[in-house]
Amino acid sequence: MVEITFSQSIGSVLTLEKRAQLKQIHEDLYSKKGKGSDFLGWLDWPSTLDSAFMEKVEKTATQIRDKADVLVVIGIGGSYLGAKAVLSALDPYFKKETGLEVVFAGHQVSGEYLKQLLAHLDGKRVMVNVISKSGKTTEPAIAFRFLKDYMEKRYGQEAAERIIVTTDAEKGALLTLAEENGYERFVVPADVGGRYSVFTAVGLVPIAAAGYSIKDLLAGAADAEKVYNNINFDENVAVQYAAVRHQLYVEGYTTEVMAIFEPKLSFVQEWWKQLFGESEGKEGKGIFPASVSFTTDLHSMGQYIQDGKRNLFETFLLVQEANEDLTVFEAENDGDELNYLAGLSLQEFNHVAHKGTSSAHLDGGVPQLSLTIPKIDEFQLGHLLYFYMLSCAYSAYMLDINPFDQPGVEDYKNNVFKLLNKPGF
Ligand SMILES: O=P(O)(O)OC[C@H]1O[C@](O)(CO)[C@@H](O)[C@@H]1O
Repeated sequence: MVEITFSQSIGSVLTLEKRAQLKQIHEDLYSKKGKGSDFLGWLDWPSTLDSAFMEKVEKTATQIRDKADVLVVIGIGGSYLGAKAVLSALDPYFKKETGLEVVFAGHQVSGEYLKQLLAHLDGKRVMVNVISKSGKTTEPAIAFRFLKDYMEKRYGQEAAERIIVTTDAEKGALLTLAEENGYERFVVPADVGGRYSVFTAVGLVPIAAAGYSIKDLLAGAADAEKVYNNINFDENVAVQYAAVRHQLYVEGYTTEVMAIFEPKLSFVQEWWKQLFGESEGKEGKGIFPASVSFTTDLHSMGQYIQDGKRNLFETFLLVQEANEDLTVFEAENDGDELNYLAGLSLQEFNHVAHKGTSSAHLDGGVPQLSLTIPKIDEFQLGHLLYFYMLSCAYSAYMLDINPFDQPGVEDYKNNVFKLLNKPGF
């Protein structure tokens, strides 16, 4: 469950007019009549998943763990960030001694990274999951060219049994490669866009392979699906989040800074930035999604947030209970002058830091929201990610924007293709 607070009152945002608009959006969304509604496959996905699909994912995950020390997950954008966000949130900070290592490739084009990654694979048993809905995105395609070559040289014919492809059911160069080579395949549903695909095989295969409970993740998402399909907006936190940020946008607050106090959530921030940035940033409209990690960034970006241009609002993503914690102990010699903190846990310190930061930034003219989740586990993450996806759809519809396309990203691609003399450009 996500709890929300707003520096003003939520009631003041949910005016009669706003409620009428939100009701219309609710109807359009659930009857699939709004803009881009052929991309609403994610909306009831968690509650309608069939058990055969789950069994296939679990079986593949077990095979990966049996056959590999390292899984290389190739993808970019929505074909990368969902799994990365969940794994970063659940993984321990420091490398596990045993168990599958999941590494990512194709999310940038660094020769140095790829070369070092290939070197890192030597001596370890490797499997590859290449993910691309379109099957033709350049960055993952380049990475896969190198990884495919590496796997074939190293494993010969067996390479085909160590490569798993997640792509569209009907089209794309990756599908052709998969068919030609007999790779195991998972489908990215045609009606689910990349940034809404974390609960499909795109996210589930790497997350399950890493040993996390995709059942719990999906149970969290299904819980959110049920809880937020609610026309009573006084109870519906996902709609409230969309309504508040829209209100702030109308008032001129055009940048949302998502602030965390738990660094494990930094890739949830990256996932959220793609979700909201690609969904809303169109037709000269949209809130710019930015992120900071506190208290680290209080010693850098904190200055700007406190005192810079007043077009930003801040959304804290807070975790009530830490999975592990330490308590400051009393030192015999109070040389560091910290004995006044004795008995305080570091999580409690962060809660206090949040309060202090929040009131300082409020004084500095930064409106504030906070979203609190009880703890970080598969269930809560599933719930949170679905919460954001639904909220994002409401938010984009409030701007009268199609949340599910991304026409703007083609421009840079076309320019690069022209510069590289790609045939047809
Ligand atoms: O899964 P694909 O087709 O490789 O796309 C990856 C990402 O690239 C984008 O299309 C942007 O270029 C995103 O919307 C998408 O998540």
